[in-house]
Amino acid sequence: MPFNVTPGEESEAIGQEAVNTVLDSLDALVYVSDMQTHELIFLNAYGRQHWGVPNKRKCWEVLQQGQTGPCSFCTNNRLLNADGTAASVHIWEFRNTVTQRWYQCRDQAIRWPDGRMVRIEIATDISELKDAQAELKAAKRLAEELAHQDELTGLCNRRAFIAAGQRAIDQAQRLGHSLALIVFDADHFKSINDRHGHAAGDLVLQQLARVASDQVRAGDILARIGGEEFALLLPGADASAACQMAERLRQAIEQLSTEYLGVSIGVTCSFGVTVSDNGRTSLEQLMSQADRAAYQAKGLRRNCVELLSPPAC
Ligand SMILES: Nc1nc2c(ncn2[C@@H]2O[C@H](COP(=O)(O)OP(=O)(O)OP(=O)(O)O)[C@@H](O)[C@H]2O)c(=O)[nH]1
Repeated sequence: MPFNVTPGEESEAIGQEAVNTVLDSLDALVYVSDMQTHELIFLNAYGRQHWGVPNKRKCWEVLQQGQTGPCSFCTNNRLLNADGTAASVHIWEFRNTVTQRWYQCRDQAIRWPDGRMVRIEIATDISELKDAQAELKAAKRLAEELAHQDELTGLCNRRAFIAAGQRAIDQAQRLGHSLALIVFDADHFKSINDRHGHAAGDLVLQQLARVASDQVRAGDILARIGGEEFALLLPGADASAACQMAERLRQAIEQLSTEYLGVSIGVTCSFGVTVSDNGRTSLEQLMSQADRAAYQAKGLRRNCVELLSPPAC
């Protein structure tokens, strides 16, 4: 023991060293800054390793990038009560502008040994957790999309069509608007598969979906509701507008030629159209009536449009 150090002072020095050892061995940022001047008065080894030595600089100069003054997100005002006493701990998440990593920060106002109020922050790197959360969110979004999307064509699937159709019917009913449904079914599709193979059939269905998508307006609901069966719901359309749309689709599909292994494959569709003048017909009734109309079109000559009014309700 040096002559000029009393036993009390020696144990205090050892205590300080022990505290520093603990703080420097933490796998977390610990810093203390003056709440008035923002001077960074303590930074543990983790902090020095990632942000450098404070050298009497302010917290915003050391710990953030591009700051010319205190940070807009500084938490100091949350840490003190109106009477200047320490409020409760504030926990928040932040992506640091220097390391670009995410931290969970635990901020608290404490009284420093010299009497001034300081902020102590303990921040742990939660970047992996954030990445995992983002991946989970993306996977959930994809799963939700896939649950509503037809895998082959990217159109809405039957489930999504029914949900969207029900919403459209509710709205038409509320507003007393008309609403039309077109159901169309590829003609002699089995023979396309038989002649050219299932993969060629898949390609034809994809092209057919693309051509139909090109024709529809925003707000219309196009879906693949079965193997080679599609549906198009037209909110606000009357019988004449729906038949015109069906005819336009029929012609566009008739002109479609799918190239597969050097062979051009043509396809046509039979169209069934039905309309609810006031939105009071149920989706089920509309679908069954449009199916019936499409069936009639098949029975006639295929590659044509048939209109059937729904039963009066
Ligand atoms: N390639 C392919 N074929 C499919 C798919 N879904 C259904 N099909 C085929 O579509 C064909 C439908 O046959 P049918 O119901 O007899 O109807 P069609 O041959 O189109 O005859 P019509 O409807 O009477 O004009 C079947 O051969 C199914 O295997 C699919 O996702 N891909």
